Amino acid sequence: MALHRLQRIAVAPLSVSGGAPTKVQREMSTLPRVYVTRQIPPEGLRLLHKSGQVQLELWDSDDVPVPRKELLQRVKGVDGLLCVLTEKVDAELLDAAGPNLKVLSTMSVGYDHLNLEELKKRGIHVGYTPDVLTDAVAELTVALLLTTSRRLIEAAHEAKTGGWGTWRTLWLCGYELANSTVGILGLGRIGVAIAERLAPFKVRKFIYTDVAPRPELAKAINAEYVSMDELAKQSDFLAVCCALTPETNKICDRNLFSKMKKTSIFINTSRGGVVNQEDLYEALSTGQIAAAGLDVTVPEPLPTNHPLFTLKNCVILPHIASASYTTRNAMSALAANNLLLGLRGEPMIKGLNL
Ligand SMILES: O=CC(=O)O
Repeated sequence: MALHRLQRIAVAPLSVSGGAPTKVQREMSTLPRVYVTRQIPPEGLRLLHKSGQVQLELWDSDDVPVPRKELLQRVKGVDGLLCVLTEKVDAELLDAAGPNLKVLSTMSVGYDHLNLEELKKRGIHVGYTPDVLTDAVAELTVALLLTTSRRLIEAAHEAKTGGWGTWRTLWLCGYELANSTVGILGLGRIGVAIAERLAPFKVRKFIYTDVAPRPELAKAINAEYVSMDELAKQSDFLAVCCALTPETNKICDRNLFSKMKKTSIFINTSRGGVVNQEDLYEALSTGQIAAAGLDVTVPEPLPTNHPLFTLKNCVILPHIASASYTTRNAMSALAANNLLLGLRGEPMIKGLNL
C-alpha cells in the first residue's frame, strides 16, 4: 500500500505552540478549500498553486486512485473538487462533501462518472475538458485502427517468436483503408478529427449516425447521415465516438454486429459501456466481424483473464487515447482554470450546462 498520500499544499503550518494564529494563517483559513483527487500533470497543479486563491489538498499519487472511504472523508466541507474519470461523483459523495461544495471540475471530456442530476439539484457548477484532447484522441484512434486492421500486434509477435518463415502470399493479410467506407457512430469534434486524418488514406466514403443529422460537422468531412442499420451494413471500419449515456449504453450489441460485414473492423475509443462485450466476443470469435480495437472496456482495467484477451483479432489498449504529454498537461490546466473561475463565480472556460 502506498505511503500516506495526502499532501496539503498552500496551507500555512498550524502553530504547534498553541498560540494565536498568524496573519497568514487567518488569511489562508478564509480561502476556499479544494480537494484534488489525483496527482494531476504539473501545468494544472502549478496554476492552482500560483493562484493563491485556494487551500489545496491533494491525493498525491497517480498510480493508486484515492480509496473511496478516504475520498468521502477528505471532501467534507470542501468548496471545490477537481477529479478524474475514476471517481464516481454521486449523491453519496456530494452528501459527504456537504453544502459548501460549489464547483466540480473533472479532468476529462467524458462525464459519465458524474451524476449530473444530483449536481444540478445542488446548484454545483461543473467543468470538463473537451477540445484540448481532440487531436490526441483522433491520432490514437487512427493508430489503433491501423494496428487492428493491419494486424500489427500479431505480426510483431510472430517476428519476435519465430513464426516468421518464408515470405508468404496471404500470411497476416488485413484490410486497407483505400476505397473503404468508414462509419462514425456519434459525430462530434473527435469523429470529425478522425475522419480528417483518415481521408488522406483514400477512404471512399464517410457515413455517420447520431440522434439527429449534424450537417455543420458532417460538411467538414463530406459525411452522409445514415440509420444505425445502414451504418452497420455499409461500414468497412466502424469507429465509435459517442458519449456514454443511458441511450448509448451497450448500443453496440449482437444486433449491430450481426449486420456488419465479416470483413469489417470495429474501433472503440469512447467508453467501454457502449459495447456489450459478451456480444463482441461472440462476433469476433465466430468471424461475424474481422477484428476489434478497443481503448476502453468495462471494467477498467479489464482483468487479464478476460476472454477478449484470448482473441488474436482483438487489440486492447489501457485507455490511453488522450495520453500525450501536451494533451494531458492541457487537460490539467483547463481543469484547474475551470475550477478557479467557478470558485470566483465566473463562467468556466468549458462548463456543462446542467
Ligand atoms: O476518456 C477520457 C476522457 O474522458 O477525457
